[in-house]
Amino acid sequence: MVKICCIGAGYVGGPTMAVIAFKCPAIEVAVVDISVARIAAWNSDQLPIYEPGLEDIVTQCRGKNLFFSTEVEKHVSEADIIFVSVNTPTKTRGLGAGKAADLTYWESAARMIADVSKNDKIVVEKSTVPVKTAEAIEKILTHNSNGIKYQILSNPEFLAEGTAIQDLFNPDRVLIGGRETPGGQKAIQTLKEVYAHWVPEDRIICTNLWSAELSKLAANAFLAQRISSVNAMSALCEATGADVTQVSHAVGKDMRVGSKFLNASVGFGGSCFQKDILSLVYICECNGLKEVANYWKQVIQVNDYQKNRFVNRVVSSMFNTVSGKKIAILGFAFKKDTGDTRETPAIDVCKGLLGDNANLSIYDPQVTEDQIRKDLSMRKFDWDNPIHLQPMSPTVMKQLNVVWDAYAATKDAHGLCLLTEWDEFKTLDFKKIYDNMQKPAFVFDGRNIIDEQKLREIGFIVYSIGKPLDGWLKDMPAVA
Ligand SMILES: NC(=O)c1ccc[n+]([C@@H]2O[C@H](COP(=O)([O-])OP(=O)(O)OC[C@H]3O[C@@H](n4cnc5c(N)ncnc54)[C@H](O)[C@@H]3O)[C@@H](O)[C@H]2O)c1
Ligand SMILES: O=c1ccn([C@@H]2O[C@H](COP(=O)(O)OP(=O)(O)O[C@H]3O[C@H](CO)[C@@H](O)[C@H](O)[C@H]3O)[C@@H](O)[C@H]2O)c(=O)[nH]1
Repeated sequence: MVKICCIGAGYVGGPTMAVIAFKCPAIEVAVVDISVARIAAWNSDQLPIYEPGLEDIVTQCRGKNLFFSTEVEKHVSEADIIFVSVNTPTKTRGLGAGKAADLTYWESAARMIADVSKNDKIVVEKSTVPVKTAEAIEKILTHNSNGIKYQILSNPEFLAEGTAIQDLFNPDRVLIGGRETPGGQKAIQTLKEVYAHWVPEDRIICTNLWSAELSKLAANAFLAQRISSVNAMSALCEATGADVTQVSHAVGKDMRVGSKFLNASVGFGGSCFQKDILSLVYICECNGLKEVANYWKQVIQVNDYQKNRFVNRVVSSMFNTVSGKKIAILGFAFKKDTGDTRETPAIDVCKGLLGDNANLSIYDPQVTEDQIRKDLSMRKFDWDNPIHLQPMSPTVMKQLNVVWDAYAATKDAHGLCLLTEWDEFKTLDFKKIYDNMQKPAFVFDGRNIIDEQKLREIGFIVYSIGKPLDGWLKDMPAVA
């Protein structure tokens, strides 16, 4: 029986390995992690991450050919194929701080593999890493090898959260990069056979190592660039009376552009886009490609601009101050169908409003109060370290109230910000909400999910990203 071990039981390691176990009953899969709490959760009825369809697969395979364990060394030493899916955060100090990927966790995993291995191994980079990382990993492994042979493969993951299981079941492509040597090609073939259990052969792309590593960073940069492009247009729409939804529909109808990923928003979030573009920028700079680095940097700058612009709209519409006013925040996760809050735009918006002394009442169907408090007190980039290294959540933050219902959040509020596109927000009883709010009552839709005309008829003053401005907002100081 082929044995697979995955180091890192996070958003990638957990779902990816669950799907491999589900699709390949003859393969034994062990997912290991240094976080005792995370492994305990994977072994319980309350999985550590919320992902539609995941629980079903895990319960079908767990204890049969899928195991979650903290016995990292044991499972690594027994495995034929080792996936490494640990955090690769942005460096917070030293050379490249604020941009470069921090490979501390990757390096410690590689050293541990070298220490405990007793037979030849295929080591697969599942984490997103800078191009050329495989070379460094190879050096660590071979310098400590005791005669054991390692083949390093790059097999980046393209799943998106909220649709992870769907994406893993039916991927646009699986990418495998390896050395162009007989040993490298054989390793590629071995991994290809795993995926071939359910992925059609023409969707499995095999490349050299560096192309695979770079393709992951490039794919995220291209996707994020589309969002920043449409968000940049949203500001111009507000200034001119154009409607960003109509513009992106018209642009996306061109088959060469395509309609996906053109939804204007309060800004993109998530653990990957910003981190991976910063890493790409750093790699370009290290290679002396200043113009290329500056091009990609703009994608992040426009995203920051979009989040700031949203906060400014809220404050300026409400008579230039939100001090002491209750503002309801509906949605805190970085997108719907996930409880993940890493780099969510809600953090920037909430911090901006708290900075102007607002009282926030927050509701998200999947995010806990503890997580929200932690997020609003954490330093930039601290979130992307293993959980046990993250700061505890502070018990007091007086301006903050986390509730378990949209109606409670909006009761007596002066304004309401929609920050995640949860389906349940589309069917709220806005008449009831309006009746229970202070007047004038404001809605700021950061996801363009509400029918602004209907809300205006109820009596709300409405701001929707990139849509023609309400008469009220037009008279307020220009902020865009
Ligand atoms: N989240 C996504 O949607 C996504 C998608 C594609 C790629 N990626 C990439 O995959 C990697 C992992 O991302 P994630 O979201 O799963 O992160 P995560 O924080 O959810 O999971 C990483 C896990 O690795 C564990 N870990 C760290 N060092 C370890 C060690 N030495 N031994 C054992 N366990 C260790 C941590 O405790 C943590 O549980 C990152 O490089 C990320 O960029 C993420
Ligand atoms: O038209 C759009 C599409 C997305 N978003 C926002 O962009 C962010 C990222 O969304 P999405 O890409 O769907 O989720 P992620 O889970 O971050 O997935 C991205 O990042 C992963 C990690 O690298 C990759 O594997 C995926 O392919 C890539 O889509 C979220 O805040 C979305 O709300 C928009 O604002 N407008």
